[in-house]
Amino acid sequence: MKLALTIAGSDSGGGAGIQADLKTFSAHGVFGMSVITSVTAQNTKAVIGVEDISPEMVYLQMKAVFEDLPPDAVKIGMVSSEAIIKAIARGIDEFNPEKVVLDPVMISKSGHALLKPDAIDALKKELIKRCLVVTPNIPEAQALSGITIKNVEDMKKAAENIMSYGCRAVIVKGGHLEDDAVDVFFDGNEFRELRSEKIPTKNTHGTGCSFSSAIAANLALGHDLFTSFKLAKEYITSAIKNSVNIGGGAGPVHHFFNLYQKAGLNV
Ligand SMILES: Nc1ncnc2c1ncn2[C@@H]1O[C@H](COP(=O)(O)OP(=O)(O)OP(=O)(O)O)[C@@H](O)[C@H]1O
Ligand SMILES: Cc1ncc(COP(=O)(O)O)c(N)n1
Repeated sequence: MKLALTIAGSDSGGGAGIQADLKTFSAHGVFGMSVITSVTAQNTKAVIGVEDISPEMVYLQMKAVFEDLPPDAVKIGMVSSEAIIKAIARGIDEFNPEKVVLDPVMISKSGHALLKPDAIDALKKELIKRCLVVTPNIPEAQALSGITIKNVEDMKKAAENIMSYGCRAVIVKGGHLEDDAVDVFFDGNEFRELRSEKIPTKNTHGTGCSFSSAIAANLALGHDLFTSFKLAKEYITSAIKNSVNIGGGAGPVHHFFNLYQKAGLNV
C-alpha cells in the first residue's frame, strides 16, 4: 500500500481542503493521512469562519505521521499564517520527504482569504524551496511572481519567476482562463502544456485541491512528475465533468463517479 499525506485546511462542506484531498487519495487506491492546519466553517456558498490550529499542533501531527507512517508523497494546501508555514518547514526539514506538492491556496472560490497577506512572503521564502512542484492558479501565480497574467506566454513568465524561489518545477493552472483550460508545466529546462476544453459548469469547488492531491497520489504510486501531472489533469477533467449539483453555490467535483455508475447510483 502506498501512503500519501495532506497538510491542509478542513472544509466543513466537504468539497475542498482535507476532505477533497482524502477522497482523491482514496480514488487512486492510496492510503490517505492528514495534518490539519486550520478549520474552516464553509459550504458551497461561503466561508463563515476560520480557526487556525496552533503551529506546535501542526508540527506534532507531522511528527506522529512521519515517525510511524512515512508517506510516499505529501501535498500541502491551505497554510493560513507565517507561524504555520514555519512549523511545516520545521517538519519538512526534520523528516525530509522527497516528493512534496505545494498548492499555494490564497482565496476560496467563494472569495474568502485563506492565507494572511503577510504570509505570502513566508510562502515564497520558507516553503517553495522545500517542494518538488508548486501548482498556483492564475491569481496565485500573479501574487507570487508580480506578473500580470493574460495568456499562456504570461503564464510561462510567471512560472520562470516562481522557479527562482527554489522548487524543482511549477505548474501554472489555467482554469481561470477565458478559453480552454491550459496548464503550463516548467521544470527549469522546458515548458510543456496540457490543454482541455473548458467544461461549462459552476460546480468547480475543490478543483485545485483535488488536482494537486491527484499529482501527489500519482507520485506516491511511483510515476514521474510529468506523468503524474498528465494523469492528474485527466482525473480532474473527469471529476469536473461529473461534478455534483449540490448546495446553492459552486458544487464540488466528484471523485467516485466510476464506482457510483458501477453500483447503479445517480452521480
Ligand atoms: N471549467 C473547467 N473545465 C476544464 N478544466 C478546468 C475547469 N476549471 C478548472 N479546470 C482545471 O482544473 C485544474 C485546477 O485548476 P484551477 O485553475 O481551477 O485551480 P484553482 O483555482 O486552484 O482551483 P480551486 O481554487 O477551485 O481549488 C486545472 O487542471 C484546470 O485546468
Ligand atoms: C480548506 C480549504 N482549502 C482550500 C480551498 C480552496 O478551494 P476553492 O477555491 O475551490 O474554494 C478552500 N475553499 N478551503
